[in-house]
Amino acid sequence: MKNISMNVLPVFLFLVLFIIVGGCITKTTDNDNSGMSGPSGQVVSANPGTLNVPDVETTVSGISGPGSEDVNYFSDGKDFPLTREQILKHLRTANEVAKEAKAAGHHPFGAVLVAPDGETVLMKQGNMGGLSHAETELSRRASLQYDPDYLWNCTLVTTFEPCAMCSGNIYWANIGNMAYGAPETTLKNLTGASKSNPTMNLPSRTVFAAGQKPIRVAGPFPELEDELVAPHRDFWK
Ligand SMILES: Nc1ccnc(=O)[nH]1
Repeated sequence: MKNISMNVLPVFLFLVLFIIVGGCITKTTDNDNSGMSGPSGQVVSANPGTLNVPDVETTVSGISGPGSEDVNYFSDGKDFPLTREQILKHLRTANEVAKEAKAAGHHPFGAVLVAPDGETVLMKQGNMGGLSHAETELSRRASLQYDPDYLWNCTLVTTFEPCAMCSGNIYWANIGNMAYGAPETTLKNLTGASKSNPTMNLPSRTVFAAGQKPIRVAGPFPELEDELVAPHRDFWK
């Protein structure tokens, strides 16, 4: 009898240990899971540092997104209110505004607001400072002067792709169409990490796609890139 209990005891102790350790591991895993859940039990991002923006191609209805290889992307096809020729003409006007801004001691950026007829230039605006980008100033002025429903049928035409701040202002001003000449990536190559203009890399289409209305975008227009880049060549040194 004594021999049997001596043989069974280690097995019994091992089983008890096994159950206790197993219970602890299960509990730790439960805690991890509850840490991943929001208050209502929704699973929250496991990596809060990741920017979670929707895929442009699948979220902007009726407008297919550009591939990085498709540098001559023109979103309109049928819907954009301006023809390619009209956009090129207004881009050249915007570039004249950019040169005037430069002559006045500001950054060489320019933008114009085009009426729904595709021809009439309602406003012109050059850059006025580090936070006073041409497109932000134009959007703010336009929203003070025009009805949002009217602005939805207008087009903001700008020399360089608007940054995230400017895209946000265009969105909140309810300007429904935007055309740009050169991409933000080209600007980033020109400015580098310039203190007065540390260019971002966040496509305006991506900013718009995170919103709730389908702002139409046309650009870039590589045939104008040299003209648009010219005022910048000697500027960001
Ligand atoms: N697209 C722009 C970039 C920086 N500044 C501006 O005024 N515009």
